[in-house]
Amino acid sequence: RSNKPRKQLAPKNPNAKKFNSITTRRPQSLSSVSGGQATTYTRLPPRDDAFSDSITEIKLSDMAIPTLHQNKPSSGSIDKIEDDVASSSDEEDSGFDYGKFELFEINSDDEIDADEYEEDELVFENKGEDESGFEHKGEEQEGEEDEREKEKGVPAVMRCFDRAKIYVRSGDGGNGVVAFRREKFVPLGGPSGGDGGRGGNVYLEVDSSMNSLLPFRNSIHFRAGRGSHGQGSKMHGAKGEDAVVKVPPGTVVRAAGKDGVPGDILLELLHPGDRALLLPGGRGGRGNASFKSGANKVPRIAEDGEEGPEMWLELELKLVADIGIVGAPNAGKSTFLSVISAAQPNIANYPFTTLLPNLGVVSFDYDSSIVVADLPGLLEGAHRGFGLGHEFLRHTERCSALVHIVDGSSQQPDYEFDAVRLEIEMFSPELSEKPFIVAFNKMDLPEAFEKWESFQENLRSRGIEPFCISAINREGTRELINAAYELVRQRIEDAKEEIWRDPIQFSHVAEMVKKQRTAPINEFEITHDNTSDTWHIEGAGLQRFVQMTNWKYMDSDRRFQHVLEACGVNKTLIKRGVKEGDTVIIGEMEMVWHDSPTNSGPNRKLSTGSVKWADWK
Ligand SMILES: Nc1nc2c(ncn2[C@@H]2O[C@H](COP(=O)(O)OP(=O)(O)OP(=O)(O)O)[C@@H](O)[C@H]2O)c(=O)[nH]1
Ligand SMILES: [Mg+2]
Repeated sequence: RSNKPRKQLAPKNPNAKKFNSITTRRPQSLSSVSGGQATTYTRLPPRDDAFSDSITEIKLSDMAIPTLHQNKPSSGSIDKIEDDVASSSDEEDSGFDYGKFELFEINSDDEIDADEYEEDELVFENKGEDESGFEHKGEEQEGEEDEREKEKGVPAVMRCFDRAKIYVRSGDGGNGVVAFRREKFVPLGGPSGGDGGRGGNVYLEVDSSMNSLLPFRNSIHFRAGRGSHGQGSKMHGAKGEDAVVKVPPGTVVRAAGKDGVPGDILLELLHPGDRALLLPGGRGGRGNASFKSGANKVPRIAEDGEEGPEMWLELELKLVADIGIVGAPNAGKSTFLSVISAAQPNIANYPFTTLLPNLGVVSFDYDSSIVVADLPGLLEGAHRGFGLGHEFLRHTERCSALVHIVDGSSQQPDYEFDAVRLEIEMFSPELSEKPFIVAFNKMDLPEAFEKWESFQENLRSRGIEPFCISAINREGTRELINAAYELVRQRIEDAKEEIWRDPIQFSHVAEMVKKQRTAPINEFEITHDNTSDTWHIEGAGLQRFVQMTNWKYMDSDRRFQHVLEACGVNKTLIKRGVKEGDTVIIGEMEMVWHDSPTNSGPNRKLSTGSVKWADWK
C-alpha cells in the first residue's frame, strides 16, 4: 500500500472551520495498524494551541492585532491566521469595516489628540478594562477615517452608537492524556491519564452602566479560554475561563447576516441582570483512564478536546425608554429633558446639537419613575437620509409614548409639526400609532406666543389637544411630563391584561449548539467527485469525532476504524463503488482508501472486533 503523503493546500471541506490554518499544521503520515479499509492518513489536523490563553473579557489585543497587520499584504497566500480570515470575510455585508478599524488601532503611536476624540471618551468610560492601549486612535488613520465618514454620511461615532458586529468563540476543550500508574508496590498500575477540562463558555450579559455599543468599536473579538489538558494520576484539566460580553440594556442580538439580509434574532437582552449562555465551551477530551475496559486494560488512546464553536454576531441597541422626545432640530427637546430629569444633555442654539440620544430618568410619586429619551432632531426628508434623527428613530420603537416638541418661534410651527409627523409615519406606521403629546415650546418668546392660538386651533380641529410650555423657564413642563406619564401608565396597565408572554429563553442558542453536538455519528451524507475520485463524507457527529481523535496514540487508529465500520461508512462506501486509491475526506481529515486483501467476509473486522471501545459521547 502506498503511504505517500498527499499535499493539500486548502481545506477541502467548505464547512471546515476557517481558522485552522494550514501552515500551522504539521502534516503527519501515519499508517494504520489495522487491516480495515480507509487506512493511510495523509493530512491530520493537530490543533495548534495558539489561543490557549485564558481570556476573560474584552480581549482583542495580544496576538490578534499584530498578526492581522502583518498578514494584510500577503493575502492570497495560504499563510493566513484566524483573524485575518475571519475579519475579512464577513465584513462587506455589514456596512461596517471593522477589520480596517482594527488595523488602524494597531498603527496607533499612542498620540492622542484630546480635542478630536472628545466624543470617544464616552467609549472608554464604559469599558471595564482597557488593557491593551490599542484603543486610542493615532494620527495616521485619521485621513482614512474621514474618508469613510464622508462615505457613510454620518460620523463613525454615530454609526457605532447602536450597531456593532462582534466575533465570539467559546473555548476548546483540553486534551485528554495517556498515562500509566507507576508505583513501586503497585505492579501493573493501570491507565491513569486524566480528561481535559471543558472549554470556557461565552455569555452575554446586560451591564446597566452601559448605554451604547461604542465599546465594540474597539474590541470585537471575544474568546473564552481553553480547558487545561488532563494529566497523569487521573488528574482532570481545569475548565477554561468564560468570556462575558457586556452589552447595554436593550440589545438585540442577531446571527450575522449575509448579503445585506439580516440574520435571525437570537436574543433580546432588555433588562439589567439578563444573562445568556450563548456558546458552551467544547468538551474536554477523555484520557486513557476513561477508556479502560475489560477487553482493553492498557488503552493507548486519549481524545483531543472538542473545538469551541464560533460565530459572528450583529448587535443592535434599541434604547429602553418609556417616552421618546421627538421634534425638529433646535425645538428645545434637550432643554425639556434637562428640566424634567437630572440629565444634562448639550443644549445650544443651533440644529443638531444632539448627535446621540440622551436618556433621563424622571421620578414620580410612589417610587415610580420613567425613562425619557431625547433624540436628535428630525428634518423633513429624514427618511431619505437628510439630517441625523432618522438614524435613531428606531430607538423609539420600544417607547410607550412620544412627546413631540414644536418650536413655537419657528416660521410655521404647523408646518413643522406636520413635517415631523410625516417623517415618523414614513419611518414606521407602528411608531406613528403610538400615543403622543404635542408641546408648543418657547412660549416666552413673543413670536411664539403670537402663533400659539392659531396652532392650538389647528390641532384641536384635528382632535389633538396641544400643550404649551416654556422649557427654558420650566413653565408647563411638569404638566406635560405628568400627562406623558399618564399615557405610559395606561399602556402598562393595558399590557398587563395581555396574555403573559413566555418567559424569555436565554439559553436557546446554547441548546442548539448542544443539540448539534449530539448529532448521531451514523447520520452522514456521502458525495462523490468523479473527476478527482474523491469521496466527501459529511455528518456533524462524524466530523466531531474526527476532530477529537488524537492520532498520536496508537489505539486511536483502531478506534477510528472501528467507528467507521460500526457507523456504516465503510459499508456505504463499498456499496457505492469505492476503489483502491480513492480519496476519502471527513471533516479536516483526508484518507486514502485501500482494499484490504481480506476485504470480504468476517475477516474484515479482525482488527477491532475483539475490543470494546468506550462509547462515543
Ligand atoms: N426662549 C426659549 N428658548 C428655548 C426654550 N427651550 C429651548 N430653547 C433654546 O433653543 C435652543 C435649542 O435648544 P435645544 O434644547 O438644544 O434644542 P434641541 O431640540 O435639543 O435641538 P437639537 O438637539 O439640535 O435637535 C437653545 O438655545 C435653547 O436655549 C424656551 O422655552 N424658550
Ligand atoms: Mg438636543
